[in-house]
Amino acid sequence: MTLEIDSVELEFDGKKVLYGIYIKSERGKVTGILGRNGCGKTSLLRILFGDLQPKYKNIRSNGKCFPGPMYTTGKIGYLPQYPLLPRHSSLKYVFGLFNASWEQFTNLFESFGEYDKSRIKDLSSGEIRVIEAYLILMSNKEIILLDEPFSFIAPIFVEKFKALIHQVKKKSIIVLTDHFYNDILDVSDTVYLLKNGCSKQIEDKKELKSEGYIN
Ligand SMILES: Nc1ncnc2c1ncn2[C@@H]1O[C@H](COP(=O)(O)OP(=O)(O)OP(=O)(O)O)[C@@H](O)[C@H]1O
Repeated sequence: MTLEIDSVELEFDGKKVLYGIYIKSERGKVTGILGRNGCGKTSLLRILFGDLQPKYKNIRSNGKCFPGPMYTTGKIGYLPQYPLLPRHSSLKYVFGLFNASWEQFTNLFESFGEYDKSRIKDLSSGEIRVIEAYLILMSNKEIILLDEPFSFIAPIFVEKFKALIHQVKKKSIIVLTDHFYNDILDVSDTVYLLKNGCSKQIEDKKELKSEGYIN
């Protein structure tokens, strides 16, 4: 299964944000997106998800054009940057909502076992982020988009997520972005850098340097 996007034209208030984009993602390979603040990473994920409509875009799934919003298919999961879960709901309730196993989760993230009877509002923002990222990643969707899954998360949990991503990529297309570029390079099979409205496939850290993304 493949997912491709090109011919994107996105502008806000007359300012062109994205216009030279080609991204190809496929099952079995994680696609990482890097870029400076404001270069359009979130916008690109939202265009793929379908809740941001640019002037033009061409999205193809398995080579076939997909003009409508992808989220209407129910086959795509999206971890946004903003909080996703209702604060007053119990953890058990949200796990039920996502059809996820609380036992499986606490087997992997043992320290969460004490939150057996807690509500979302009882957790720290980082702990909530762990739960949100887990629920989207394990949602069994054909396509999974993750916007900054590693931010706000302790290194020990980041390593667990990287192992999970490695498993999930066997059955889902995964596209993710983060400012933790070492983690993105580590977990991704294909990396694109967004710069000046365009995407460029990146082979290694050296190229990130020559593109001025890192020092
Ligand atoms: N709803 C909006 N209205 C106006 N401008 C917007 C809107 N959403 C995004 N932008 C602008 O579009 C550009 C790209 O924003 P986007 O959030 O996609 O960047 P990003 O690469 O995800 O940034 P960051 O790494 O800081 O999260 C920015 O200049 C931003 O100010």
